[in-house]
Amino acid sequence: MKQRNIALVAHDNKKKELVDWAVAKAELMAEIGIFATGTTGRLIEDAMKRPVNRLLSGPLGGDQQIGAKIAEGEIDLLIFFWDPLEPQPHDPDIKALLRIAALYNIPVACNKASADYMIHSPLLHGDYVPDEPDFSDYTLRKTPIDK
Ligand SMILES: O=C(CO)COP(=O)(O)O
Repeated sequence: MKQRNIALVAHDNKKKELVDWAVAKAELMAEIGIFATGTTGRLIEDAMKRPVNRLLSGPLGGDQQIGAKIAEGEIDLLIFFWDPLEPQPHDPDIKALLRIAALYNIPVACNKASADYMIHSPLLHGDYVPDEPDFSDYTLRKTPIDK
C-alpha cells in the first residue's frame, strides 16, 4: 500500500490544541508520514518524539510548500487549525493552500471535530484512494493564440 502522508499546520493561537490532539492520536498516525510548517513541526516533533518533515515557517513560505506537496500528490490529508479570530500577515498564502487542497480533492480538517472524524476514517487507514481531478480541459484548452 502506498505510504500515506498528512500535513499538520496550526496558527499560533491554535498550536497547543493541535499539538495536544496529535499526541492523543499518535498511535493512529504511527505508520503515517507527517509534514508540517516550521514552527508547528518543531512543536509536534518535540511533543510526539517522532520525526516530522519540517518545511519553512508559514509566513516565510511554509503554506506554499505544503500546497506544492499537495499538487505533487504527496499529501493525503491536510489538518490545518487556522485561526478564525486573527488576521495573518500571509493570508493570501493561507487562501492559496486551502484552494489547492480543494482543487486536488484532498480532505481538509480545520478543527478538532473534523480532525477526529478524518483521522479515525477507515478511508485513511485502508487502501481507499480518492479520485484524481481531471484537468485535461485546462491543459488542452484553446487560448486566443490558437487558431
Ligand atoms: O503560519 C502558519 C500557517 O499559515 C503556520 O506556520 P508555523 O507552523 O511556522 O507557525
